[in-house]
Amino acid sequence: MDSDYDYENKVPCLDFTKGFEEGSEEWKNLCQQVRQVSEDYGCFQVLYANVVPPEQHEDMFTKMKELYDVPLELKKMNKNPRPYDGYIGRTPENLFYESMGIEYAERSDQVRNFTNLMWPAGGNPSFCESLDSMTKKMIGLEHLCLKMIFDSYGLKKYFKALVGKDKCINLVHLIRYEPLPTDEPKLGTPAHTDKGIITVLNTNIQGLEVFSKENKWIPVEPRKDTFTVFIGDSLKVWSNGRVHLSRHRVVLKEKNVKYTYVAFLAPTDDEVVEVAKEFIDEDGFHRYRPFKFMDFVRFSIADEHQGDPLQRFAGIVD
Ligand SMILES: O=C(O)CCC(=O)C(=O)O
Ligand SMILES: [Fe+2]
Repeated sequence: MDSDYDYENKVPCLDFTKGFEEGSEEWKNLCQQVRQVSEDYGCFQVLYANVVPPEQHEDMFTKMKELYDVPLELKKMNKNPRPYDGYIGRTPENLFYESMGIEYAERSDQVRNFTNLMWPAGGNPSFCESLDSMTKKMIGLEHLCLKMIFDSYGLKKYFKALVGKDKCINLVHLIRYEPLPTDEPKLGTPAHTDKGIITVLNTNIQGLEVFSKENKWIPVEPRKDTFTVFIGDSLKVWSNGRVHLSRHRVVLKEKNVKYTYVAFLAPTDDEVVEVAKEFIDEDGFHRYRPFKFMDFVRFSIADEHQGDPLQRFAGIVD
């Protein structure tokens, strides 16, 4: 990344394609860069074509089309009591958005169960294989970014403490946006921040925008050699506000179908999200009170449009 990066108009892009060993000079350098963009920006792109080549992204978008071609009755079988994580169909409030979700997505049997539900006559082995491979690579990238952030603060021990078994859940959403009927742009996903720890996604056409510190909406360029990474609210709490949260939204501008696949790493429902003691200064100042993750998610569902649900839910005023 250039040091004179044009922060005002572009989301920063980091290069992960050069081989680097954990602990090497290149690793340490990259850890500092990941920390810098996390603190300054809360959103960045990662060149990752050595792990996920453009053809694999291409294949995933093709597979998503196949998925959304299944009959509506089958899509509705993708049920989940967690808000957002089952099938969401188009509604009068949002005529353009549809999503399906898979939880515990790191498990191949979960991906297979989802595939068998959508294609009850024999499943769809090729879809299953594509989704399973992509999911594992996205989770791998989430873990890599987190390790780098923790390492940059000299707090590697938090990787296991935060991301350990039973503390976190991997969720995958497969989103489809309806093509625009006219030239008039439409909101596909309203402005929000991701509530979990970290998010990794890719999308096939333009529309994703992030809100900059200069109060401008900046487009995220859709690319088949990168992933886009967002820092989540839970990581902001952990760092006592050190990392930045990037509000983002989708504004549809094209008469083409937009597909997005997203991996979210989030605390489990009852996990307590709290500030790490290493980020608390001598005055003992916590910017946020501890809370159960799902209580915050439920609060923010009603409150998101106000702008900063985290501050209103858990913020402590000095
Ligand atoms: O569809 C996109 O490009 C972004 C989706 C998103 O931000 C989300 O699902 O949290
Ligand atoms: Fe998001």
